[in-house]
Amino acid sequence: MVHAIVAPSILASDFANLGCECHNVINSGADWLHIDIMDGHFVPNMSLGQPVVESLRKVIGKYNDPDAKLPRAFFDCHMMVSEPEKWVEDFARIGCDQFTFHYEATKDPVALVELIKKHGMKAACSVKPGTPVDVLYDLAPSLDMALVMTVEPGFGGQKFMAGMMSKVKDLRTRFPNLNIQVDGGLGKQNVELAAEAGANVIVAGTSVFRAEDPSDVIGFMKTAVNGALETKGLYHE
Ligand SMILES: O=C(CO)[C@@H](O)[C@H](O)COP(=O)(O)O
Repeated sequence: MVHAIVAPSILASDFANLGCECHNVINSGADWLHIDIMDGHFVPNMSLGQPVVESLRKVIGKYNDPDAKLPRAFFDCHMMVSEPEKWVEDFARIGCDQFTFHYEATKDPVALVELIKKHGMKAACSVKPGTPVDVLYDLAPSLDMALVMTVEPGFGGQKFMAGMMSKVKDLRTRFPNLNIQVDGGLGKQNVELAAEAGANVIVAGTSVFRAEDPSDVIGFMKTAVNGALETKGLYHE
């Protein structure tokens, strides 16, 4: 059983004011922060690395720490990097809660999931638009989340690929209790499509960080996702 989770992608934030920007979306209802790590090799762009994530963790409490005096959030780190294995230890140390690697970036996804869990993080696996979803079937029972990319990874602000919804539907039918994330080009105009397909974790960069009222966008997304889950009999808080 799953529920709506909205994860604003900090790639669309004003990096000069990153801490304040993140506090603002958390106070507007964001559950997770989606942190895009790009190495300029797996994808044709660079974003930020562990020093920035470590600094951010100092101003954002752990999601499961009831005593935290700071706004709290789950750090959902999307590793768009070659050789993701190399970064598991570091990201665990700096406070990453979930480590999402790309299926296309590793030779041994099973071993990588084990390594991520051994380091106390949740494990997730992502597929690019050109990768068939069936590569995830065997792995899914050991995953905390599957990520179906709805743009080519590398840049924010791209157009949502509605054709990816067949992958989401397929996964939701096979794995009713799995967190299924969609990422790229999502906003109020297409979140219902993703929700109907069965996605419950919505990454939204531009549509949240550049919104006049982020709480309106986040609230709309949660209502759409939870409504669709209820219709399918899958909603659970
Ligand atoms: O991983 C990526 C891009 O590679 C995404 O997380 C984008 O950053 C989402 O941004 P918007 O499309 O919502 O602006």
